[in-house]
Parts: sequence; structure tokens; C-alpha cells
Amino acid sequence: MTSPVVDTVNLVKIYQDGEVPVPAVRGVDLRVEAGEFVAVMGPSGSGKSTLIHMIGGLEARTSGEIWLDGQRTDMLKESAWALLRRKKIGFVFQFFNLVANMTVADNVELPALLAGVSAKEARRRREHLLGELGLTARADAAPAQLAGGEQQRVALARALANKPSLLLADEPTGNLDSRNTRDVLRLLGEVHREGQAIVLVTHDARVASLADRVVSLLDGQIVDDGGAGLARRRPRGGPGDVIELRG
Ligand SMILES: Nc1ncnc2c1ncn2[C@@H]1O[C@H](COP(=O)(O)OP(=O)(O)OP(=O)(O)O)[C@@H](O)[C@H]1O
Repeated sequence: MTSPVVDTVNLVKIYQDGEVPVPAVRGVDLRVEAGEFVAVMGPSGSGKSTLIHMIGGLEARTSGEIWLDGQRTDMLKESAWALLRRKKIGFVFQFFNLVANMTVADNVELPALLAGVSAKEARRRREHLLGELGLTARADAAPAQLAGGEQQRVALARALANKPSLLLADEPTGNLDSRNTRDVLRLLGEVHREGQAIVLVTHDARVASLADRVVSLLDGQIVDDGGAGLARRRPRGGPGDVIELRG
């Protein structure tokens, strides 16, 4: 049996607001299998972002365990984390973190080149991803010349250039109009069909409807795990993969 891509055990995060402890995540057990698409939903402040930041190693946990692909990660040093992230994880967060003095094309190719992919293959992936996201004409622009929604799509292309086994996304369609949302969702469907796991925070029920499973958080705890462990996975290429959005 293969290890789950993500396995958190009694994961806790308590922020300190001066003297006041702010419990953000309170004992979360979340298991995500290879290739599974999980949407995380819940009201504002329920701990969604904190949870995926901890899974991605961007935020230290207070207690509990985090395992990625069978490797315990919550005790890793930053250098080991950086290597693991580069190899296995793609991030799309609300802050796009594009490199300001590089073109869109170079921003998208960089992670693949850093991971040792050949220049030719990195260019092929970049052309494919920018094409899918309607950004081909913006390849030579600097990030600052792009609208917010365009920057967000470049950030998604960059996160996928490496073909990560795990994509972590925090509101990836948050700033997008319906046409761009459709492009992003089509690409996520493609990523999912290729067997990459996705953990995605969203407030958008249309986005969540594409997932294999919706995990609901409330006050830092999972109140519904969407039937983890049940054979809910749709067959690849089945009707669930057809993305239709109006508007
Ligand atoms: N750096 C921080 N310092 C102190 N408290 C924080 C910090 N970051 C988050 N919190 C608190 O932790 C709780 C969970 O926040 P989090 O951002 O994870 O929720 P969320 O579900 O992602 O919310 P939203 O949907 O609004 O993004 C909230 O009470 C928030 O105020």
C-alpha cells in the first residue's frame, strides 16, 4: 500500500496575540491519498489557511505530526524543507510571490529548471501552461504589468510547472472573473486526471464541486471529512471531470 500524500495527526496551531492564545487549528487529522482532490471549506477564521500553510511548511505547528508521502516533515530543518517543497509541492497562495524582475515566462520556468528539468522540457511545460491559462501573449511581460487576476494565473502556472505530487492552493480563483475561473478549473481538472493530489481552500461551491471530497472546518476542527476512507473516488475521465461554468 502506498503512503498518503498528506497525513496530519492531531495537528494543532495556537497563535499568540500578545498574552492571549488564539487557537487556529485544534487537533486536525487529515489524510489525503495520492491523486485525491480535496476541497477545504469553512467560515472565515475557521483555520483553513493556517492548516494548509502548516502542511506546506510555511507555518510551524504548535503540536501534532505532519507526514508527506510517508516522510515526517514537522521536524525538518528549513534546508530540508526547501528541497522537499521544490521536489513535491506546488503552492498557489493569495500573495502571488512572483519574481518582480523576471518575465512571466521565466517565472513559470524557474521551478522546473531548479528541480533539474531540461531547458527544452521546461519551455514545453511553460508554453502548455500559459496557453491553457490564456497567457501566451503576456509571456514577455513583467509581473507588475499584469492585472491581479493575470498574476494569479501566472502563479498557478508556476506552481504546476514542476508537476508536483501535491498542489496546495488557497483561494486560487478568489480574484478571477468567470472566464478565467473556468480556465483555472479546467487546468485543475487536468492536473487531477494526471494523478497529482490537490488540497484547495475555497469559498466557492462551484470549485468545491469538482473535488473528490469536501472537508469542512469550524473553529479549527474538522466537522465533516467528506467520507474519507470510503471509495468515493470517481473514475478518471468520468463525468465528474467535465467542468461547466456559466457566465
Ligand atoms: N499570524 C497570526 N497571528 C494571530 N492570529 C492569527 C494569525 N493568523 C491567523 N490567525 C487567527 O487564526 C484563526 C484562523 O485563521 P485562518 O486565516 O487560518 O482562517 P481561514 O479559515 O483561512 O479564514 P479566511 O477564510 O478568512 O481566510 C483566526 O482566528 C485568525 O484571526
